[in-house]
Amino acid sequence: MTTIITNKSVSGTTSDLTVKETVYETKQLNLWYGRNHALKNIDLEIMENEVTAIIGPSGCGKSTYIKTLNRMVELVTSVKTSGEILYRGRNIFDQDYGVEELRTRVGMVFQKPNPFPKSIYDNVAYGPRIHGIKNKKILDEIVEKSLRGAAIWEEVKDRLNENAYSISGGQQQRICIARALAIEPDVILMDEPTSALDPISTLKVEELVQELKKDYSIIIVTHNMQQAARISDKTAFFLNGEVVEFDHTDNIFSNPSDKRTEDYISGRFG
Ligand SMILES: Nc1ncnc2c1ncn2[C@@H]1O[C@H](COP(=O)(O)OP(=O)(O)OP(=O)(O)O)[C@@H](O)[C@H]1O
Repeated sequence: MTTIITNKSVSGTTSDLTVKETVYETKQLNLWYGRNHALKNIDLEIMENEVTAIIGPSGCGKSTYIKTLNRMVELVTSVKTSGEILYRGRNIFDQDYGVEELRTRVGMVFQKPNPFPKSIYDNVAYGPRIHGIKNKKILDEIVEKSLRGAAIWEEVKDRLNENAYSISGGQQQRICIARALAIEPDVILMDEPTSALDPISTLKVEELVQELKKDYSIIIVTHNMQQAARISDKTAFFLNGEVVEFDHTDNIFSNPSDKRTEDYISGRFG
């Protein structure tokens, strides 16, 4: 589906026309870990160039949901799913859907920074090398572009050969974001990317997410409701494996339509 958004000027004439495509459409998705029914009839539509936040109390299925989007959840042997996830119109559960191809389009950043025990340069060049790029000049360009994209180039440009563990946690997380950008993804999944970071690093990553949505679609799991309110365009509130409410973030936080959403965002549980 395509949504056309027109930004009207004060006089009422259309000044800008943005066409947004649907990136992911989840239809009646169910997921079980053995007998634990962890996701129940999830319907969600995620648009490109938006930040979509997934919020909800511990154990409600947030991480499970975003790990279905790149089929990472299948690494757990007891997992069974039903329903559909269309990525750019194709069901990723189809037998002939190439999971490798999906993962080159959909990058992921985890809760704890997880750089490889390699140099900063080799971390970022890792994905492109796997995809067969050997030319040093091209790799240099990709590494610089990705580090700039992750707003960390200036901090590490003179330390590219140092081990990625020699920098701070907040810097490591931005290296992990650069590593995700280096494969030129379409979507970036972020599973509580700032929960292990100090406030200043958190702010940097939040600013970065705002910047990145110009070029990528971002789906971010967060426990931090202020963060969801600050940085996302749309928010999905999960509870006990269900989507209680999915709406523009402003509506979720100022005028939720479901009492359970209101109770959660006002801190009555969770
Ligand atoms: N690998 C797994 N094997 C079995 N059950 C799992 C596994 N991972 C998650 N679960 C279960 O699935 C449900 C949803 O868990 P999930 O981690 O998706 O929730 P969450 O909302 O991300 O929680 P949190 O905010 O605490 O990270 C929980 O009941 C959890 O125990």
